[in-house]
Amino acid sequence: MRPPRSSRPGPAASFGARSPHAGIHTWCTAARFALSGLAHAWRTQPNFRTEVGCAALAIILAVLLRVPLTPILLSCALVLSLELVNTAIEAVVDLVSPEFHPLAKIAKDAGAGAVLLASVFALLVGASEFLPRLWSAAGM
Ligand SMILES: Nc1ncnc2c1ncn2[C@@H]1O[C@H](COP(=O)(O)OP(=O)(O)OP(=O)(O)O)[C@@H](O)[C@H]1O
Repeated sequence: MRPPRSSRPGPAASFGARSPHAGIHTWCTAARFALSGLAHAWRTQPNFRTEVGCAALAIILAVLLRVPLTPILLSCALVLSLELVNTAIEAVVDLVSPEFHPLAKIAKDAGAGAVLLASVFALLVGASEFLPRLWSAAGM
């Protein structure tokens, strides 16, 4: 039987809570796990790779056209983060419900819906920032 959650040692316990370097060590370990999650998404999710490419393009264009970076960066961060959350949802659903289940469908579809919604709004943000700049650059 699985032990109660509170009795399981957390990361701080494994690195020795009294060590002065425990905080940094814990942070580095957490960052390594996070990077491994990013690498997994990059390897297995074509949509994530496409979104990273679009984000890079948008950021480069924003710098070249002197468009305010903050809305572009926030939009990119939102889409990429939600894609990662969606990947996590898909993995958990596949783990707990390999067979068809209506609730599994809701979880996966809602995760995909979140990415779609963020992407549409990111496109609107991009259009509202870039189009006026492009029009004025073209002398229109
Ligand atoms: N276990 C399940 N039970 C019910 N419906 C499911 C289940 N698995 C997948 N589906 C349905 O099939 C759709 C596609 O599922 P799939 O696992 O292929 O997701 P995906 O979004 O294509 O992910 P990936 O990008 O990893 O291919 C889901 O959005 C959902 O509607």
